[in-house]
Amino acid sequence: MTEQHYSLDDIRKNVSHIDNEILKLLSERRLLSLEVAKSKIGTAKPVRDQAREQELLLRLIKTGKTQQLDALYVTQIFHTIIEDSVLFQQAYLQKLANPDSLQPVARVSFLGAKGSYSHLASRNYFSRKQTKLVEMSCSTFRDVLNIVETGNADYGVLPIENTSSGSINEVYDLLQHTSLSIVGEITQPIEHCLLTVGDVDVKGINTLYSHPQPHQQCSEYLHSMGDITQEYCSSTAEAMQKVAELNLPNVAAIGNASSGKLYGLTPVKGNIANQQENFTRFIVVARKPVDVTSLIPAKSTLIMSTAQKAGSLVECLMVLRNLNINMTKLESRPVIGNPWEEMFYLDVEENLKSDVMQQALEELTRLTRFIKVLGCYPSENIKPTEVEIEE
Ligand SMILES: C=C(O[C@@H]1C=C(C(=O)O)C=C[C@H]1O)C(=O)O
Repeated sequence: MTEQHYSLDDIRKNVSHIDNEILKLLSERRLLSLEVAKSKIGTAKPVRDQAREQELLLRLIKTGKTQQLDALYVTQIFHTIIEDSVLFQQAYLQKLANPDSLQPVARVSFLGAKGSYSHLASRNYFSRKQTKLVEMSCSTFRDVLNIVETGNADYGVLPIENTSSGSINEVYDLLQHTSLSIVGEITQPIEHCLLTVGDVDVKGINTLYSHPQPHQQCSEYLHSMGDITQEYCSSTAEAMQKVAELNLPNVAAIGNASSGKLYGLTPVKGNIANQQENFTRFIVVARKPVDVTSLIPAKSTLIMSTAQKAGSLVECLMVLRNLNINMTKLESRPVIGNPWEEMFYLDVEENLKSDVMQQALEELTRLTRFIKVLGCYPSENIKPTEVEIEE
């Protein structure tokens, strides 16, 4: 019997057909997850059900094995699918809980021009929110807030902490005085590269443009480059623009590879951050606070200043401990104009409306000189459900 040979074109047509079928099925699955969300409203069941995820993953790994698909591959694909399903349900339920909040068109302000990390985070945050974005670039964090405060934008997206360089103090300080509320958060992977005009030799680079944050996050690699001049810009996007304009082989920008493409730049060296896992958490602010449905995990952010006596902060933290409230972040910042006085910022994994949180606020109000809730928002950090993969 002669073996039938197909042309490359024919084979690719078949692959494309299968890819389209996969997309159709993914879209159908997404719609089913909406039905699941609706049924959960009736039964008041939380969106996330890790026992169900565990059972589903184990079954798929087993079935995949019978079709020569390895366990890690199946697990990775379904972690992504489940994450989308959970976030899609959360976005749907949040929209129901806050009918006036998300308009069909939302004006969002962020730092930097197209391609800045804040711009990427803004797009990611709104990607499941079924709203059209009007993107408004700003050149300072102060402007990002101002434009929302004055009603010229609906949302502002601001970086708050990075896994390599830590807290972004300027943003914390601005939050002390804003009238805006935190309504959301998103964690964005930050993949820094050296970007140049054309494929130049890294050894010839002696001038680097970027925002101070990436300079800090890549300090170890920059140190290994020897004698280089570091030039600061107001955003990574401005740095990329500048490098493209200069058009010189000895000059590079630090930025994201896909954003570099927007400016015609080539990535000549990737993975240059001090920590391989480099992420930035961004907050989303708006003029009106949002309600978080009890079906999804919520976070609340508070600021407070304690009495200046021994043990004041400990007393406050004991309130959280006694009510079993998990604190995910504690930051302190000086109060401008009051030397040696500190303002504390706390993130807790609790819904503002919950009984324990209301009790905590009552007790904290008694123990502090000043306390303010900056916002309560859905936690969008979906940790994948782990499964034991047998060999
Ligand atoms: C769709 C559901 O909601 C969530 C998403 C799941 C999924 O996408 O398979 C599974 C469990 C839940 O965490 C569900 O509960 O069935």
